[in-house]
Amino acid sequence: MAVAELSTSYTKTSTRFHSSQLSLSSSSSRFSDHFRRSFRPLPRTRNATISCSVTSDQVQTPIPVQAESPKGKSECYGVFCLTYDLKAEEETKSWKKLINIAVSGAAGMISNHLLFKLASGEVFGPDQPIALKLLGSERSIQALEGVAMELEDSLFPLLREVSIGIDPYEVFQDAEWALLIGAKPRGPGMERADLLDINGQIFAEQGKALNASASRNVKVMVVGNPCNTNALICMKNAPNIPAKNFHALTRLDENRAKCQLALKAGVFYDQVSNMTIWGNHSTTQVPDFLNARINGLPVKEVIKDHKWLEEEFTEKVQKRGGVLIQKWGRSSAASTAVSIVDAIKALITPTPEGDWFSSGVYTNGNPYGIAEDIVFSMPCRSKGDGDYELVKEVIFDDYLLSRIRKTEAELLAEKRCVAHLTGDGIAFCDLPEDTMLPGEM
Ligand SMILES: NC(=O)C1=CN([C@@H]2O[C@H](COP(=O)(O)OP(=O)(O)OC[C@H]3O[C@@H](n4cnc5c(N)ncnc54)[C@H](OP(=O)(O)O)[C@@H]3O)[C@@H](O)[C@H]2O)C=CC1
Ligand SMILES: O=C([O-])CC(=O)C(=O)O
Repeated sequence: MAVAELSTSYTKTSTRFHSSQLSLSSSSSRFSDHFRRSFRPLPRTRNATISCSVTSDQVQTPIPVQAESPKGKSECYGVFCLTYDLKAEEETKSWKKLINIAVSGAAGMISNHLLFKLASGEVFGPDQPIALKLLGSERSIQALEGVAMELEDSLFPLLREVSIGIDPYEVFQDAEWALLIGAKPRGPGMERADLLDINGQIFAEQGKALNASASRNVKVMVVGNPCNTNALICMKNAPNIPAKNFHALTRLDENRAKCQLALKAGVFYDQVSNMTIWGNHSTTQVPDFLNARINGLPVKEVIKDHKWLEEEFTEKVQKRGGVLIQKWGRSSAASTAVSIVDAIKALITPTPEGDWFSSGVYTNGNPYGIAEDIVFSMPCRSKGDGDYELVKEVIFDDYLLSRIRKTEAELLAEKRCVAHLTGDGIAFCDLPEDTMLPGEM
């Protein structure tokens, strides 16, 4: 069947990039580069793959064959339409089993940094092949093709498969990680209640899709704002996935807090540990300087200016995103991507002895007396198995408790506001006046 003929029935709803089901049978990765470059991208085809056998000293002409796409609706694109006869090569024998990583908002700014970190091996390691499953929308599908083309041109050996689509049920199929970044930004004059509703609808749908299609143990990292409540909505719509698997990203706030403490103390930031962000990823978040440490010592013993800690430090961290937007005219995409990497690594590597990390997690039997049934940032530790435990040995004082109560009240109000999306009855929106994202000022 002629490739040109097939290309006419191409649809954009789901395009699967079979880069490297291509596990190349050559004996060197340099050969794989040569091989990929030896073929011009083919026209888009429908339900067709090109297969060929390759040896290290011989490259055969690809033979188009009719092949059932693995998921029925998937489409291949360009060079990724080539399927190779894969004989395990020496180098790939030690590679782990491929993992599926789904990313929403994949044509957005944060993803533009994150995807290349994922594909390079920086996140999951140099022996971990990955498949990227990119979720976009009608409005972004062209851009998403552009993203996929850049991934092609980067020749990442560990990137074995890329697919793009606009249907979350399809894109989330078998996902073991779901990085949910896409969300509508709050526009001028838009009420926060409206934002909660619009983005809540997105996360309710994506929760249902994860429930239906993803791996039963998928780890879900919600980045799109308001991320705590979006994570709660997503989780409530995915009853078959453990609630413990849902995270709202507060690692950026943790990193920002560490940076400010290091700056004040005049130490390098790797000397700051045990940094908890409590509560909401908003301007009520609580960067906890009571339990944090600098060079192993309590922060308050190193930084004697306690007024600075309570006032300037706290506000600086809470509003860092907004100051950055004012300076640059856009939000912090690069450092957010870095913090997503940190947040994933925190779950897949054992937490250093005595330390912990922050993540927005479901309050189900928490030891701190925080209201149950919300997604609240708290101190966590991991054995490196993708799971986490809450840290017990933290102390509280009146200042910390009063701040925690404020961010807790905000999250409870947000929850009431989205009751129609969590199955908790009729929504009632009484958000505190000053409720703001870190980027809003
Ligand atoms: N938790 C955290 O620490 C941080 C969170 N964020 C949040 O991350 C999210 C993404 O940020 P960023 O990548 O910079 O944003 P971008 O605007 O670059 O990308 C956002 C993506 O969201 C998708 N989207 C979904 N629904 C809509 C909609 N109704 N209107 C417009 N776009 C929509 C779009 O993709 P598509 O069309 O494909 O759906 C778009 O590409 C934001 O919600 C932001 O507030 C940002 C920084 C830190
Ligand atoms: O408000 C935003 O979109 C940006 C944000 O979350 C942050 O910088 O922390």
